[in-house]
Formats: sequence, C-alpha cells, structure tokens
Amino acid sequence: MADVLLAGKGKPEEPVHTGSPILECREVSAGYGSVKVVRDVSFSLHAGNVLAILGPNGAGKSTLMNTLAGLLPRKGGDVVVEGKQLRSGRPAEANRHGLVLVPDDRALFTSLTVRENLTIAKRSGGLDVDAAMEMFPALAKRIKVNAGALSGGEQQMLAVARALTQNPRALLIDEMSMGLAPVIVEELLPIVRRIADETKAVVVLVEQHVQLALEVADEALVLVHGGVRLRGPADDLAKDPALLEQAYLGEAV
Ligand SMILES: Nc1ncnc2c1ncn2[C@@H]1O[C@H](COP(=O)(O)OP(=O)(O)OP(=O)(O)O)[C@@H](O)[C@H]1O
Repeated sequence: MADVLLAGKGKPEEPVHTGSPILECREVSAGYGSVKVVRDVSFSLHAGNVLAILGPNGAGKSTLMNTLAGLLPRKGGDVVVEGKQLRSGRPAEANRHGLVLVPDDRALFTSLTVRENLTIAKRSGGLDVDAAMEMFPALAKRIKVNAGALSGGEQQMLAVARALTQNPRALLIDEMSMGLAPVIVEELLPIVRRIADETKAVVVLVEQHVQLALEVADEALVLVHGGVRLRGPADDLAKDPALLEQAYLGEAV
C-alpha cells in the first residue's frame, strides 16, 4: 500500500526541527503468530511533537502501540529512543528508556486510591504526585478516592498522570477517549498538548475522535490494513475531511 503524503498535492513542507529525534519508528512491522497486521510503519518525532495515529477499526493501531512499547515482539524494523535502539519485545527496557504506554484499558489498581496509584508508579526523574496533579486539578480533588470509584474521565486522567510520574520521553496514549463522552474528550486532549509543550516529551496518540485529535497534534498518519495510507501536518489534514474519509475507506487518495 502506498504511503501517501498529503496530499497528492506535492510534498508537504518538512517541519524545521533542531536536535536529534526523541522517537524513531523505522519500518516497523508487527502482528500475531505468523500473521503480520502492521507493515513498514516509519515516523520520527522531535521534542514536544504530537503524532496522531488515525484509522478504522482493526487497522493495527493498538498493535503498533503495543509493539512500540515492547509488549509484542516486532516482525521487522527498529524502534529508537534518543539514539538508543530498543530490543524487540522488551517492555521493561522500553519503559526504562522512557517509552511509557497509557493502554486503552487504563490498567489502574482499582482498589487503591489515586495517590497510591501514582506513588506506586513513580520513577526517579518523573513528576511527583503534586506536580502530576497540577495538570489535572479535577483529579486532585479526588486524591483519596479509590481508582475504581472514579468516573471514566477521571480514570483516564489518572492513567495519564501516572505515566507522567514515570519520566516519559515518549508517551504512547492508546484511545484516550474510549468510552468517554465527547465533552470529556474535549477537556482531556488539550492536556496532551500541554504535556508535550511543557515536558518536551513526544506523544503518540491513537484516537477515534479525528478532528479533536488533529486539533492537538502536529502531524498525523492514517493507518489502513496495517499500512500508512496517508500522512501529513495535522492542520492540513483537518482542512481536508474528504481526503481523510477517502483514506479511511481505503480508496486511492
Ligand atoms: N491478540 C491478538 N491475536 C490475534 N490477532 C489480533 C490480536 N489483537 C488484534 N488482532 C488483530 O489484529 C488486527 C489489528 O487489530 P488492532 O486492535 O491493532 O486494530 P486497531 O486499529 O487498534 O482497532 P480498534 O480501533 O478497533 O481498536 C485486527 O485484525 C485484529 O483482529
């Protein structure tokens, strides 16, 4: 499948970056058993970049995220964090080098309080509990409440706050909006932008709310049947919903 740059209308201007990339995904392929469901995905993100990974159900978005995080072995390609090549299928190593996944099921300790969830996760160099709560004032008011008693939106805030205590260089957020009302998503996504701007971590965001994701992202790619169907600056893609729709439908763009 062709990797189409936005928008068949000439090559988009290369963003100007200084310094080395924080996260490089080089021709990564992934899958299950003998089945490849992600093929040759490449991107490179510099400090403070937010990349939205879009695409229809079953396109391979979660598979790619889990593979980047080392939870699944790669079937090809390289993942490089700040120049360090990560071994395939080593989640602890990936985490140690600053790749922190916020999984779609949030994976909280539901019988522990908000503070306990954060304290347990904290790693050296990561935000302390109070600093993490500054990003999420609504959650700070619920610091003594068990995670299981939080609303879906609060649980998602806790999952992201917990990631911030782990000193991420690359934050991988899979379907932040899963099960949440759009109004909550509208509150949460701008926080992702703020995290990237303030911590200079890169963020890879898998998101079904396409327009909201494009509002906070710098760049986006559309994955279809495991391959990159379309990519470009988020602002440009946001202005061309017809092109996005075509890409989602797997039509030639
Ligand atoms: N554990 C698994 N074992 C085998 N196949 C799987 C497994 N998990 C996912 N798949 C398959 O891999 C393909 C990609 O799935 P994946 O969940 O990565 O897609 P997705 O883009 O994240 O979809 P969604 O938006 O619905 O979450 C699908 O065909 C799916 O059925």
